[in-house]
Amino acid sequence: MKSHLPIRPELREWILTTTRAGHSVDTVLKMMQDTGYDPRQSRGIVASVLNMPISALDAHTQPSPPKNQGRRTRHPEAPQVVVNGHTVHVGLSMDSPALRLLNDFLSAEECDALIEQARPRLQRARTVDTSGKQQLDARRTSEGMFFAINETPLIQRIEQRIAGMLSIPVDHGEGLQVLHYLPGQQYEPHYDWFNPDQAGFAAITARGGQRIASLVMYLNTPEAGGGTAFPQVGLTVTALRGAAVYFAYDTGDEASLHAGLPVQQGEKWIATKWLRERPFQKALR
Ligand SMILES: O=C(O)CCC(=O)C(=O)O
Ligand SMILES: [Fe+2]
Repeated sequence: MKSHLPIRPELREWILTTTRAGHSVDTVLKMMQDTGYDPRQSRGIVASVLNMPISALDAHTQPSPPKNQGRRTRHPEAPQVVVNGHTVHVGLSMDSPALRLLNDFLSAEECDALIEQARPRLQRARTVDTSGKQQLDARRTSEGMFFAINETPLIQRIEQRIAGMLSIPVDHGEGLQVLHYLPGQQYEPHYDWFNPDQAGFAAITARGGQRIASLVMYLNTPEAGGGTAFPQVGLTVTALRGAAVYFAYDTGDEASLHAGLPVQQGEKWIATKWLRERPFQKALR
């Protein structure tokens, strides 16, 4: 079906720039649907602007998930993703677990500013217990703090970058957490998703549903140690300032087991963003 509606020049320009920047047709269609375009109409428009038959477009389009299913992140595609003028390089892609190594996710200035904004507010890091309450945990010996969503212009910029890169609204994110590890401190192997068989699962997921993906951003480069290990697949990601590791687990993938390895020398600073399948934040818009 051809679109009979005139296509606004700004929309035409946006479709061309977005696809030239490396985003897939599927992503463009999803973004249009998110801003209110009817799926059939947007397919007609995109096919016309890119001068391709609608049938060719079908090959790029994944079926939309059933309505009651929560949202999933879009895995960044190599070689790079451009979000709000910032280029993120995809340095490694893995299928199981779904994982991407993202170089240049944060600039050196952004890393330093995040550390300075977090430093005065650090407290011993906590984990979530079975009733949904935060608790001290011997498995996690670092110090940490949470930023509120949108708390500062810097936090807002980073949250928008994450949302754009992963094609998920900002309100699906938990507040950005900053963690600080000293020599000997670590985060023992764990899953970021919540176990449905665990008592308290309903309480933990009452708001926002299950976690679906994590982004761990490295704010400095420890002198030795401190990488993020994925023991099921024998992978260790080096903690390098400005880089990030993204991994998705679609409400529970055992291959996503991971650990913050002990820092051997120097210190380690990270910022973590956990994403939920449903909106976790209230009154964001
Ligand atoms: O410290 C790390 O490298 C991993 C951190 C982590 O697993 C988390 O914050 O959930
Ligand atoms: Fe984790």
